[in-house]
Amino acid sequence: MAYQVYVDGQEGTTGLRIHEYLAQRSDVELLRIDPDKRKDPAERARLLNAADVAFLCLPDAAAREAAALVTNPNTCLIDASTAHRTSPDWVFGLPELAAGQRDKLRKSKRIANPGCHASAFILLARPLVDAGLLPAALPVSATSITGYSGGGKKMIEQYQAGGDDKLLSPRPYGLTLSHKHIPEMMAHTGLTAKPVFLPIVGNFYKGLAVSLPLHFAQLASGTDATKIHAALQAHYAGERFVRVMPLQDPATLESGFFDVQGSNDTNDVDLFVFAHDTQAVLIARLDNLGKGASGAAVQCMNVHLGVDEALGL
Ligand SMILES: NC(=O)C1=CN([C@@H]2O[C@H](COP(=O)(O)OP(=O)(O)OC[C@H]3O[C@@H](n4cnc5c(N)ncnc54)[C@H](OP(=O)(O)O)[C@@H]3O)[C@@H](O)[C@H]2O)C=CC1
Ligand SMILES: CC(=O)N[C@@H](CCC(=O)OP(=O)(O)O)C(=O)O
Repeated sequence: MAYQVYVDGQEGTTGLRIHEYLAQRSDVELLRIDPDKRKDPAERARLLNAADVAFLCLPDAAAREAAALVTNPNTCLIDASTAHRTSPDWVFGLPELAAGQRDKLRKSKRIANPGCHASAFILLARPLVDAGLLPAALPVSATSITGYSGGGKKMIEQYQAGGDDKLLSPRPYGLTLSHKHIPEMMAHTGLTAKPVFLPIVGNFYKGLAVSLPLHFAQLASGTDATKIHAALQAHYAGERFVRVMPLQDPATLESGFFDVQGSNDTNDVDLFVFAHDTQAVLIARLDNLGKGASGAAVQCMNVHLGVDEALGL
């Protein structure tokens, strides 16, 4: 029998993309809400409780409300929002995080998927903390360049309406230095000092790259680019969706420039190490609607159900 799957927030950017991934699958039957009732709590509760797997593609408050509507112990919730990412009752939806994460995802009925910026940052930093190269107490800084679809329907409409010259150039934001992904970046890397995190949204639909600059003098004694690269390779050996690119491979640069959109339309995260003398810049690149959101959610469903992790991706 096919798995019953419901997407709460089916008309949103992340929800629509999950529907696209699942539409072709014969092992999944999609439960759809009547569009007129898509914000009706009683109808949402009926479908959430009828589902084997329900994706929450909603603003944080609505995701919390949806979680409270579930009484069926068999319903597995996979939440794309920020609501539950550091909650001890939810498992973080990043299978590649550490050994044992897939086992936790298989056993849990509550999965909180990472934010798009956070996925990229955590996948760079966690292996270095685990390997003892990046001291957990080091205050690091990171920037992220992202396409505007990361801002959901409202931001997409704003950019696609045209006519506003201010949207033509890249726009740094999060300048209160308290972006909502910082708690999960710390919780799932083990970093104890709050990072300075600067996201920048650009006039392109999708694609995201987080840069993490490092001075070797601030890292464990003897750390260099080769050791950093080797630690990433060891951590992600055998992973299908995390690719560690050759150490400062010039083929990844076009005339000296990095292509932020180069992982689009995949569920991949590509990790790069560029180094010179005593410094390095690490970059993680992904499709914010793929591994940054909807692809990651489908991957977690696959892990939870025990089917091929790459099914439909
Ligand atoms: N876009 C991205 O790259 C990523 C997004 N996320 C997160 O995923 C979640 C969804 O994001 P995204 O798809 O981009 O957002 P969108 O704004 O595109 O979609 C959200 C959808 O939820 C609907 N909605 C709002 N309130 C309710 C409610 N009470 N009941 C039912 N439906 C409701 C909205 O309805 P209406 O159409 O009427 O507005 C909308 O269709 C968010 O928490 C976001 O932060 C996570 C990772 C990346
Ligand atoms: C361009 C843009 O606004 N991007 C969003 C992140 C999108 C994302 O990862 O979603 P969550 O809200 O689920 O964390 C932001 O920086 O807030």
